[in-house]
Amino acid sequence: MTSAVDPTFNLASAVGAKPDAPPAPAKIKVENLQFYYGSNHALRNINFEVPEKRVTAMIGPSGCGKSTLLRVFNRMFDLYPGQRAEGSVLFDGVNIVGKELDPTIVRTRIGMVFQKPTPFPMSIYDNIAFGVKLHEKLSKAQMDERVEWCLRKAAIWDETKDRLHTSALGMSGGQQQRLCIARTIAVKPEVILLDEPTSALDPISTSKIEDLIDELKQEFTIVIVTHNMQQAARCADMTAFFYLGELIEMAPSDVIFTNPKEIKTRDYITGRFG
Ligand SMILES: Nc1ncnc2c1ncn2[C@@H]1O[C@H](COP(=O)(O)OP(=O)(O)OP(=O)(O)O)[C@@H](O)[C@H]1O
Repeated sequence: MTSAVDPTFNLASAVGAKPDAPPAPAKIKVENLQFYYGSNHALRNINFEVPEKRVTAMIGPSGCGKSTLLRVFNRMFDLYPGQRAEGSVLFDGVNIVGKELDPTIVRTRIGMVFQKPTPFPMSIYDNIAFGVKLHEKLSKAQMDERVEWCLRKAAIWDETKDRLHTSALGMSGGQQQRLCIARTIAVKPEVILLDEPTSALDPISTSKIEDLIDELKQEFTIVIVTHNMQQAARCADMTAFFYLGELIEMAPSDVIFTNPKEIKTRDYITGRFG
C-alpha cells in the first residue's frame, strides 16, 4: 500500500496548482448513514454530499471505513448476509439503500473500479461487450461503436485498436486498469467509484490514470478512495477525511491540505498518525 505521506512532496503546492472548481449540485446525498458488519458498527452517522461532475476523494487511515462507504454506494453489501446499512443515500433524490430499489439498476448507474485490475479472461473487445450485453441489445455495428467510444474515453484506444480480439490478460497492469475503467464507462454510468485504482501501478501508469480522472469528470461524477494524499491533492475537487468510522471533515481539497479545521485532519495529513 502507498505510504500516506511523502515528506519530499509539498501538498500545498500541488493543490495550489489546481484552479478552484465552482460549486456543483449534489449527485449523492448521504444522510445519517450507519453501516454494520454483524455487530461491528463500521460507519457512524455519516452525512455529506458528493457534488455532480466533480472528483471527491475519501482519505483516512486503514480501517476507517472508506471502502465500506464505496461498497454502500453501489449496494455491494447486498451480496453478503449480515451486512446492513441504515439511514439514506440519496442518488438523484432516490434512496439507494432502500430495499425497494433493484441493486442491479444501482450498479449500472454507479460503476466501480477496484484496486487490482481485474479484466475477464477474454478478448479486450469482449471485456467491454460482456457487460453491455447484460443491459442492452446492440447490433454488431453499434457494439463496435460502443467499444471504440469507451476505449477512447479511457484513453486506451490507440494502444488497443489493433489488438481488440486478443486476450486482455496480455496487457500491462496500467493498460488493464484503463480497460477496467473503459468497461465501467461502457454501460454509461453517471457515477464512477474508484477504490485505490492506482495502488498496484507504477508512477507512469498512475499519472495516466490521474490525467484520465481529470478528463472523465467532464461527464461523470467521480469518487476515489486513496491512501495517496498527493493523489487526492492533485485529482480531487473535494476531500473527505474519515477516522474510526466517522467523517471528521469534508472541504475543498485546497482547504483540507493547507488549512483543515480539525486537529485530527491536520495530524493525519502531516503524517503524525496513520
Ligand atoms: N467483511 C468484513 N467483515 C467484518 N468487518 C469488516 C469487513 N470489511 C471491513 N470490515 C471492518 O470495517 C471497518 C472499515 O473497513 P474498511 O475496509 O471500509 O476500511 P478502509 O478505510 O477502506 O481501510 P483500508 O484503507 O485498509 O482499505 C474496519 O474496522 C474493518 O475491520
